[in-house]
This record gives sequence, structure tokens and C-alpha cells, in this order.
Amino acid sequence: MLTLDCPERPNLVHALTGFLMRHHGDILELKQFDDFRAGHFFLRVHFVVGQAHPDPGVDGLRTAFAGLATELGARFTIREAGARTRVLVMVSRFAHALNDLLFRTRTGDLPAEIVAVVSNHPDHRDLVEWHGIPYFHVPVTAATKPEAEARLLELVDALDVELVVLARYMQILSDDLATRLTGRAINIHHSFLPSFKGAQPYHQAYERGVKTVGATAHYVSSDLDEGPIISQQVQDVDHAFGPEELVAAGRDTECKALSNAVRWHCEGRVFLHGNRTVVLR
Ligand SMILES: Nc1nc2c(c(=O)[nH]1)N[C@@H](CN(C=O)c1ccc(C(=O)N[C@@H](CCC(=O)O)C(=O)O)cc1)CN2
Repeated sequence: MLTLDCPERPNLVHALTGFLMRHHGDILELKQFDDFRAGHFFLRVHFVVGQAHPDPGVDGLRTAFAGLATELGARFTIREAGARTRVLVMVSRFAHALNDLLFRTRTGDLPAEIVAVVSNHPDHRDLVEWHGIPYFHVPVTAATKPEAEARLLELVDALDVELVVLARYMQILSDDLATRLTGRAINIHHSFLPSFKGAQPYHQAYERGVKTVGATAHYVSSDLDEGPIISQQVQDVDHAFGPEELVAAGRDTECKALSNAVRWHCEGRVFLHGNRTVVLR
């Protein structure tokens, strides 16, 4: 799978498909977006190398493509399409999103492998270890946050983590950590952003008398709940829903928004584009 983004210019698709043709690539799926407002181009292509030809492998293709990428001023990735992304999940007390990710990865619904779960509470050790996944209880207080974040980064490095997923993890990451994880940490916020940022969004929604609640999966940034949005889901509610009922109604919405975002990230479909994303679905 090849993903690419670069400044717009004529004949980009021709240049890219010409490269694949010269390397005996048979295209299975090609998605592109030309942001003419910003003058930027995005492309994702899934291809296979024809059986009758020697397979140059991912490294060989990357080396061969580097010259064209430089000429185009392009950022690109080339990797095995079926490879599972190594994911570390962070959770606090609410476990519905964690449980959904555990199920979806175990059944192959998500192209990801959860290699560790980190929590500031001990509550979910049994659930996680039942899945044969290591559970790290890393308590966090204002005084211990630097040490706790250093421990997280140790685990990210030691386990070759490619993506960190905050599955209702309720601690604010420091600016330094959020910056270091730019583009590789996804959070599920339990509101339809930009409405109801911060803590207790369902209580905020109740006080506002909303008729729809939502969930937003976004990349983590140093600005709380302001990171680039990847996926959103909504759910109708009415006057009879109290805060507790809104919390319960929102669980499935949060799980759907988060699993979509994780799936599209793992499939190389999500491109950062300023404070927005382009999702080639
Ligand atoms: N740097 C970032 N860290 C986190 C983000 C983010 O977007 N950028 N998202 C949050 C998740 N979240 C809402 O989705 C959220 C979690 C916690 C709070 C909060 O105010 N928590 C505590 C304070 C905890 C702390 O200071 O660390 C509180 O309730 O007072 C608000 C929103 C995850 N982290």
C-alpha cells in the first residue's frame, strides 16, 4: 500500500500509476483527493506486484519510489497492506471503548494488535489479561505525571508501538507528550465536538437540553479536545434523558466513532491536513 500527499501539480496520477506500471503493480483500489483550495493532493493506492515478476519487496519499492517522491515534494509511506498496526490502549475507569477494541482486534475486525493496555486505575487488569495482553497500572497525580508519562514512553519504545489510543483515558497529556505523539495518538471525546469540550460533556449536554448527543474521535494535540477530527457519530435523545441516560446512550456511539478512526488510521486512509484530516475511505 502506497500513501502520498504533495503539492498539487498536473499529471500526478499519471506519474504515480506510471511508477506502479514500471514495477509491475496491479492496482486493487485507488483513492485520491485534490484540495484545490489549499493546492495539495492526497492519494492512497492498494496494489499487488504481478505474480510473473520478481517482487522487489516493500524496501525495494520504497527505495525505487524515493526519487519520484523527492521530485514531487511528497510525503509517502509504502507498507504491506495487511500488516497489523501495533497499538497501545490507555483507559481510566470506563471500559466500554477498551472492551470494544479488545473484541474487534481479537476477531480480526480491526487490522491492529493491542500490545499493551495502560491505565491509571487497576480496575481492568482481569479483563485485559484474559485476552493475554499485558496490563500496566500507572497511577497519575499532578506530582507524578512526569514520571507516569516517562513510563508510558518507555513502553511505547520497548513495544514498538505505532499508535496510542486513549479509550476514555481521563488524564490530560502534557504538551510535550502530546507533541511527541502527534499523528499517532487518537482520543475518543464523548461529545460532538466542538460542542462540550472538557470534562463531563454529557452533563453539559443535559443542561443545554440537546436533542442529539455525539462522539468524536480525534488526534490528540496539546490543545485539549482540539486535535484534528477523524470520525464522528451522533445519536438522537430527548427531554426524558437525564445525565445518566445520556452517558448510557453514548457508549455505542463512542465505540463506533473510535473503532472507525482506528480502522481508517491502521489502513493508512487518514492524512493530517493542518488542523483537519483527509480520510480516503
Ligand atoms: N493533551 C491532551 N490530552 C488529552 C486529550 C486531548 O485532547 N489532549 N483528551 C483527553 C480526554 N478528555 C476528553 O475526551 C478529557 C479527559 C480529562 C479531562 C479533565 O479535565 N480531567 C481531569 C483533570 C486531569 C488532569 O489534569 O490530567 C479533571 O476532570 O479535572 C478533560 C477531558 C485525554 N487527554
